Amino acid sequence: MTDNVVPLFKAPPTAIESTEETIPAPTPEGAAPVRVWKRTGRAMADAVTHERTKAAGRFAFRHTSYVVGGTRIVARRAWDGRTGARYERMLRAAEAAGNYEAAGDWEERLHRFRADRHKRRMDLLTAPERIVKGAAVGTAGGVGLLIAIGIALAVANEDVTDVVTPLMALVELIRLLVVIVQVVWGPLVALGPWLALAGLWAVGRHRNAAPNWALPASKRGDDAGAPITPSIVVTALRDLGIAPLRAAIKEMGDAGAAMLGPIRIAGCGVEVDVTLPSGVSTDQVQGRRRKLAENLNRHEHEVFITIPQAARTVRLWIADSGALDEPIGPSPLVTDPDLRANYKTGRAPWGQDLRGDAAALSLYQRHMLVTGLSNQGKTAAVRALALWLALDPTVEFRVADLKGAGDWAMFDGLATVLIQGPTDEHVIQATEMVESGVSEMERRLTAPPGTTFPPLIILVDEAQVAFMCPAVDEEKRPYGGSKATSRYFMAARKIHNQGRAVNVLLWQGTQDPTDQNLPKLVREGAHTRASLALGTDSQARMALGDKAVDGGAAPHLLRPGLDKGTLVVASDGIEIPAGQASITVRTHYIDTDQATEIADRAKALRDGVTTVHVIDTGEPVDSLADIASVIGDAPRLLTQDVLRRLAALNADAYGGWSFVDLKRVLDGTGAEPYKSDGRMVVGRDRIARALANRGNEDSASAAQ
Ligand SMILES: Nc1ncnc2c1ncn2[C@@H]1O[C@H](COP(=O)(O)OP(=O)(O)OP(=O)(O)O)[C@@H](O)[C@H]1O
Repeated sequence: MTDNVVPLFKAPPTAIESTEETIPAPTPEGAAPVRVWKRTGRAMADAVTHERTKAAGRFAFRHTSYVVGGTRIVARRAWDGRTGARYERMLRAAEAAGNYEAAGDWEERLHRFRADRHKRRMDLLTAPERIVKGAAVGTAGGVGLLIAIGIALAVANEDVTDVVTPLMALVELIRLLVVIVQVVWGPLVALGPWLALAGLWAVGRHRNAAPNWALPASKRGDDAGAPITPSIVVTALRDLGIAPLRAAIKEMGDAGAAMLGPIRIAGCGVEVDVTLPSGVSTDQVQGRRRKLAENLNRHEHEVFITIPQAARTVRLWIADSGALDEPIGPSPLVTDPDLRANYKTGRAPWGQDLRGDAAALSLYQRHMLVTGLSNQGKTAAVRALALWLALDPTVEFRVADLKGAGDWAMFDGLATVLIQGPTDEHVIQATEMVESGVSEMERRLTAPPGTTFPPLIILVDEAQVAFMCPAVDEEKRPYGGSKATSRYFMAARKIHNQGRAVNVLLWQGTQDPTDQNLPKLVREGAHTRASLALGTDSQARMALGDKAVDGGAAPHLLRPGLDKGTLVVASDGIEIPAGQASITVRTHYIDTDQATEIADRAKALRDGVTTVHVIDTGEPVDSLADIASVIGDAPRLLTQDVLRRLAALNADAYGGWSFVDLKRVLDGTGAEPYKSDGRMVVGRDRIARALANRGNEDSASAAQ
């Protein structure tokens, strides 16, 4: 092409340009090219981590493990069979468990085994000589016998060659056997190891002798509902993190299950007693409840650890997975309209224990305290008991509900007093209601011996409101608090101290206990103490007492919101398994509508009760006239007798009176108490004079 020709197309690429072309073009996204080794690595990683590869790997590992595990098991069995290892293991286990009686037993067996083995070995020394002798005698005898048979045959057949016929038949048989062995030997030698391997594999497979992760899903031990077996319990205990327990269980080896009693079915779970090795205390195991539960593939609330009577023993109750979340059936109070109660001999059908057995509580002569966090079913639990007892028409109720949301409204027309509301005014009324119980109690205490008293239940729900009430009366005595002058506290204590014997009983429901809203002396005064879910261990101790909590009671481990209506109960009114200090009860839930129906049935059993809604304390009383009337004809009366008779005359007005009140009323009247024979008395004539003087003053003031 000449220079004056203008090319219409772009010149073809030069050699330099063509070399640039060999460099791979950038990817459309502009990402750097991936190296071959990297791509291969990724592909390999993908292949290795692929689910199918993993499954194949697990399969191969599992079956190899079966063979290895099977070999170990067979070797161990053989070793155990030939040596005293088994006896030694059991001996160590018994020693580690502190069971010295069993240890002695195993030692004796071991000794016997060794003596027998020694004898067998001694016998073995003389065995070759005996075998040779035996073989010689046997051979000679056998040949002789065959020749004898041959002679008989020869005589019978009249053929002398028949003498050796049986001998020759034997020789022929031996030759045949040799031929058979020669034929079979080759394949046998080739197949033998494989058959042995298959045998070992079968043993390993049967015992699942492979790591958990390599086992098929159906045989893995990690499914939550797995049944509880001795080996699961022993492994769970071993892995609790208690060093001496771990060491002892390791020492015991396979014989670890010797620590366990039989695993019994108990309601919706199983129960097993564990005798701990020496050096391990029961509270160490109790302190690790969550870990134990997790080791057993359960939730914490599904495992209960209590201390039975036997020394160094813990009792584990392990729920079937999820069983505790199933509701229990309705209350017999709801299902049986003909149910009746008997205060003295009956038991309130409250619910079920964890074993699924009916839990019934005797209310006879027992003060009660039911505690729990808010909204866990406290009112429902106390109300269920009250409703049952209301079916005994001899029982009188005086009820103060210091929440006042209508939970106790159905007791209108059933209780003789019903106070409902949370204000200080309601607390004042509730306090006076409890004090009226004290007066009634004191009246009963002075009654002639042998008098029977109908049960009087003084029931205060949300009693913490009373203890926290800041109101004070006109004498500056506080209604709340826990001082010696606190009116609610002192009245509650008085009933706790003396009410039981005369059937004046105090039932209290309280929320979220603290030392302030539930004073120690009031907590300790109740015979039946029950607690729903609580926040802390120290609250559990307040609710149920140290003894119950030390014995395994753990309301603080119930799940707020989930275990509504489940109570831990410490009482001699309920059947508690021997050695335990408390029992867990899942109560039947009776809702407000059902409660109203039951209350109506209870009302129908009574003649009609007029319920006082407010205790009227404003009614004017003529103290001087009342004192004159209680003195009667006696020239003088001891002040304490005056007080007692006044309380009997009008419990509401004078029930809480002390000597100070009496003195206050008589001061300035000229009839003040005075000493006679060293004791304070009130004189009849002086009182009469004071009354007359008062009459004169009144008429004088009227005349003016
Ligand atoms: N036995 C039970 N089984 C199942 N659920 C229950 C049971 N008892 C109570 N509940 C549920 O708990 C709720 C609260 O019950 P309740 O009013 O008795 O609690 P509480 O502890 O008295 O509450 P608060 O202290 O706040 O007054 C009920 O509405 C009910 O749903």
